Formats: sequence, C-alpha cells, structure tokens
Amino acid sequence: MSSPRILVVDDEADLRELLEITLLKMGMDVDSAATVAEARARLAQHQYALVLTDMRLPDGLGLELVREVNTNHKNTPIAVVTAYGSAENAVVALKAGAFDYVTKPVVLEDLRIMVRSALRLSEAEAPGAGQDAAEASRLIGESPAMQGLRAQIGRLARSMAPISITGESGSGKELAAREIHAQSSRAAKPFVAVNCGAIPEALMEAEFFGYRKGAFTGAAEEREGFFQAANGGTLMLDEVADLPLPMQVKLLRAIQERRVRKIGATSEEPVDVRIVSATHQDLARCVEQGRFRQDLFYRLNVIELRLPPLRERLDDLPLLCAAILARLAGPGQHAALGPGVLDALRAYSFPGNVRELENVLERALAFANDGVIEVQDLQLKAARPADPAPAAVAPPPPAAPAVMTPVPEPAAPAPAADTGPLPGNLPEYLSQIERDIIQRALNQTQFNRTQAASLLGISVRQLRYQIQKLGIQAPEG
Ligand SMILES: Nc1ncnc2c1ncn2[C@@H]1O[C@H](COP(=O)(O)OP(=O)(O)OP(=O)(O)O)[C@@H](O)[C@H]1O
Repeated sequence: MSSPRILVVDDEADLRELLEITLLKMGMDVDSAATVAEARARLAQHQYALVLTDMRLPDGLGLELVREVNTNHKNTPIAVVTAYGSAENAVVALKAGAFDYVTKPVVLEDLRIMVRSALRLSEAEAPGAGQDAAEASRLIGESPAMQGLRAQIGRLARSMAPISITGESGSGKELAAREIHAQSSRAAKPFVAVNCGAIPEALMEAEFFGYRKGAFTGAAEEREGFFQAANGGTLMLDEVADLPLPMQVKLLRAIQERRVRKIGATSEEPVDVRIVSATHQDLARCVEQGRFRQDLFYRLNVIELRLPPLRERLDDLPLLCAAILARLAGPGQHAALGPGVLDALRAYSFPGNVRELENVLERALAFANDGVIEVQDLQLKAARPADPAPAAVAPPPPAAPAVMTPVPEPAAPAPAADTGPLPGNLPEYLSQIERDIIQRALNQTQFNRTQAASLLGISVRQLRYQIQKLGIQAPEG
C-alpha cells in the first residue's frame, strides 16, 4: 500500500523543511510548494491525504487555498499554520472550512496529532469506507429543517472547528453532538458529555483536568479528568453558560493550548479533543451581561448549529412518534396512535420539545388499552391556543399556568411537631421530602429543568445538583 501523500505549502524554507522531515519520519510522502500558484499546480496533479498551508504566502493567502480545496477537492482535509497568538486567524480559517490548525512555533507533537487525525478522516472518506451519513443518522425527521440540519452536521463532522449548538431544552442538542462525533474521524474514540451546570464549583478543576495522587486531601489516587477521558474524541460541554467565570478562564486556556495540567502535576500534557458546546441560553447576551467571557465565547462559537424547536417542525411528528412508540413497545410488541391523536399533538406547543414528546407518549402508553393511544391518554391538559413560541435561545418562558400548578413551599409538609412521631433519621426524612417535591415539579413541567427550577425558586444549577445528589431519575438524552 502506498504512503499517504501530503502537500506542505510554506514560503519559509526552514519551517517547510521541519514540516517535511517530521512528516517523512511519520512515513508520509511529502510534496511542497512555496506559493499559492505552486500549490494549485500540485493539487491539479495529485490527490492529497492532507494539505498543510501557511496563512501568508508571497502571492496570496492560505485562506484562498482553504476555500479552493473545500470547493474543488472536497475529500482533502486542509489545515493551516497560524502565527502564535493569532487566535483570530485560526478561527477565520476554521470558519472558512479548514479542518484544523497548528500554531507557530510548531510543536511537533501537536503536528503529529493533527496529521493522524486528518489521515483517519481521509480513510473514512475513501470510496466504499464508512456509512452513508443520512443512513446512519439518529436524528429523526424529514422536515426541511431536519434535512438541512443533517446536511450541516455532515459537513461539520469533517473539521476540528469548535461547534456551539443552541436550541431549547429537549430539542436534541446532545443527540446532534453525538451525531457530529459519530460521523467524524474521531468516532472510534470516546464521546464525553459534561453537564457544566451539574458540577459543584469546588470540584470543577479536578473534574475537567484530573489530579495527581496526594494533590489534596482525599486525592487517594491519580485520576483523569474529562479532557483526558475524551482524548482523541469529542468533549461536549453541555449547559456551557453555567460555567463559573474562574473556570471559563481555565477552560479557554486548555482549549487554546490543547494542553491540560492535572491538579498537583508539574507539567502539562497534550490533549487532542474536539469541543462541542451546547446551551439553551443566549450566550451573546450572557457576554453582554458579563456572565460569560467574550474570548471563550469567540473560541467556542466558531460554528453555530441551531436546533429548531419541535413546534417549528411539526411535520416530523408522525416519524418521531413511530420511532418513539417502537422503542417504548419493545421488540415484537405493538404500539400505535388512535384516531385524532396526531392532530391533538400537532395542536400542542411542546415547550419541552422531543423529550416532552417522549414523556407524553410514555405516560400515554401506560394508560392505553392494547397499545393504542387515544386522545385522552395524552393528558396534554390544555392545547394552549396562544403559545408564545419563545426564541430558540431566549431564556425559557415563565411557567405556563395552563400546565402547571404551584408546588407547595418545601416547609409545608413539615411534621406536625406537636403530635406526630419524630423522624428517626432527620437528614433522610428531609431528603425524602425534597425528593418528592423535586419529582413533582419535574413531573409538572414534563421534566423541563429550567421551568421546574423556576417553580421551586432555585437556580437550574441547584436543581441539577439536587437531582444528582438525591438520585432522582430524570430522563436524560
Ligand atoms: N430529531 C430527533 N430524533 C429523535 N430523537 C430525538 C430528536 N431530537 C431529540 N430527540 C430525543 O429527545 C431527547 C432529548 O434530546 P437531547 O438530550 O439531545 O436534548 P437537549 O437539547 O440536549 O436537552 P437539554 O437542553 O435538556 O440538555 C432524547 O431522548 C433524544 O434522543
């Protein structure tokens, strides 16, 4: 089998030589070009497994090559070499379709990581390899919005560019992130999803970067963090707007440098992780309000992927219902919608999106006779005629009175202290009360954590923490 062929485009002879030697040592065949024109000539002659170009060339910009390769040589990944500290250039190149970048002075280990990743990509795209993206997709729906989304995911999966996924709660952000990972050259490596809103602030650094044995009291043995766990794969930062500011600084550094330092370690280690972030909040607004760092926003938001709310793609309801019912019924079992049910679902606004649809159908199936769901089984309460249809990334609407009734104050069920027996285990007793109340709030809001938190007068972060601590089973994606 012949070695992969790589084109290096750089007018600085020293750097070009360094790149060539490194690539040759990795077993590649290397061609080089010193100008855009030479690069074009080479590209016309050969099919390359990777093009690596400097940003500034004597007769033009590396960016032009990025665009050309993306248009005329769709299966060839192209990466850029950017000057140190010019984060802006790297972001511009990624937006233009560069697969990845390395910064000058080039750290050879980073270069090797990038090249290996690009070659996995070329192999995956070789004719006959891999699956057809649409066929493999787990994102159900044939509405124009979903078709557009799947096409966009197919394109985005090829690069290393950070992606920021926005969309309402339950609209499929995590599923989309998994899809990007599954279609990328990183598919064989881990996909790690982290709910940034559910980690107590004091533990964040240890959770993200890991720690060495003895780094602090309780660090009985060395532990990896999320970055190490996702090495070679994809790290999804879910609810990224919930990151506390000090952690945002550390995360920005790790993303920029592609290196992390475990707590208690003296040196940093390289990590090769693609970052996908998600939020139901308007991150730009969070930046304006000083709650989110502008530089991290810029870094994460290189490419934006918006997930439409379910009410904007109601035509997908039949397919979604069929898939969800098939899953709920189990193999060999039958579950179906009775007459008028689809119309009733169509008239509903699904503030909790696909997750809410799943919950509605699951509950309805429990009530249904012989697996056929009737309109009354849906218990949609009110079809809410004038739904506000909130903007995709706007803060969630206030609790809708038609669906929710207030949860009593937590103090209300306190034991009748004067008469009843005292609880034998006060902490457990209080936990049980808390568990019941949170469960009720979640049930009432169809597991919309933002609305449940607002009903209970606590922050989403507090609610998530309590859900985890109390072991409440909330359906997750
Ligand atoms: N297009 C879709 N096709 C099939 N299932 C979907 C689709 N979109 C969402 N789902 C399902 O809906 C549920 C919620 O999806 P997911 O967890 O990805 O949403 P999310 O936007 O990340 O939610 P949250 O903001 O609450 O974290 C999951 O069970 C997921 O499988």
